[in-house]
Amino acid sequence: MAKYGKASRPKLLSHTRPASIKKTTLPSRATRSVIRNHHTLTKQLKSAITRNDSATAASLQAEMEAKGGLAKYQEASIQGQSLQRGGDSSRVLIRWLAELLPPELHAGKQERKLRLLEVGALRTDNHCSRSGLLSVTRIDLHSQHPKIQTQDFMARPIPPSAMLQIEGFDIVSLSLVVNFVSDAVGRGEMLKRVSSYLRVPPSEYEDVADPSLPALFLVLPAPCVTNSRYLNEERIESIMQSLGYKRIRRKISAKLVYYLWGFERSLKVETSKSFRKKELRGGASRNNFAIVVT
Ligand SMILES: C[S@@+](CC[C@H](N)C(=O)[O-])C[C@H]1O[C@@H](n2cnc3c(N)ncnc32)[C@H](O)[C@@H]1O
Repeated sequence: MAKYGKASRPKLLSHTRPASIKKTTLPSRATRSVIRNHHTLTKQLKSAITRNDSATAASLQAEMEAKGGLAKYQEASIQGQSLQRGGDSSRVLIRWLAELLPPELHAGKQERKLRLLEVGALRTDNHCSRSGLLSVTRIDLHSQHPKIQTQDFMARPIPPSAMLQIEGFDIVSLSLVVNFVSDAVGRGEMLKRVSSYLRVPPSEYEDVADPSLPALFLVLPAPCVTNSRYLNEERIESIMQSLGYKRIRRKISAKLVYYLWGFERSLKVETSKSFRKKELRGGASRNNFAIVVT
């Protein structure tokens, strides 16, 4: 049974980064405000586009640009990853891999490194990049580094299944990316897409095969699960199960919830079950974060 930690009091979605900080370029309250503002404007923009309200869409776009757009948002997110603010989330992934993998793999004696696709990569010096265990492919909607490819994960070519033994990733990381997607259906689509890139066993090192791989490393702001009207632990577990995943690890901090979901093709429900937006908890203090799978 997973430990649910001490985050018993509902937290606002905006309060999602470790707070302790001494001296950085922007105070953590300011970085949170940039992140929160960007999410709100993205959501409003999406809604204006959906209802064909081009005047509002143009004005929202102008407002976003004036506020520094995605680049400013990413800068704030990078600062949120600083050591003083708790470090980057891939530290948790590396710790889990050290616990889970057979010694042959994490002692660096493996034939090849494990392949990680980091979606929403902001840095090339984070924990997963520094680990000798992983070979990291990094993508982001807006790259700020030559080693990060500018690419929309939702438009990344899907390798033919015959190639997944060679080209498949052992791990896909979606750290604070699913909550970046402004609509619930889009979030479901993103989760559905992940398994198209995951390695198909048997692998090159099947002699030291690990049952926890291939896997999805998923990080969300904790309130998305602890204080949402439409999502709770049971719901996310059901969604992930229907997509073929079982939970290997879970950790919750005051701000973030981390998961490692192991993927088993045989568990995937072929005609994937749908999960609509359904109120699971009432109360005025809830947020509206939802994941819809159609
Ligand atoms: C809050 S940042 C998260 C950064 C980092 N992974 C972390 O854990 O702090 C979200 C990033 O996800 C990227 N992103 C969102 N949707 C994406 C997509 N469909 N494809 C690639 N990157 C995406 C955004 O461009 C943004 O830089």
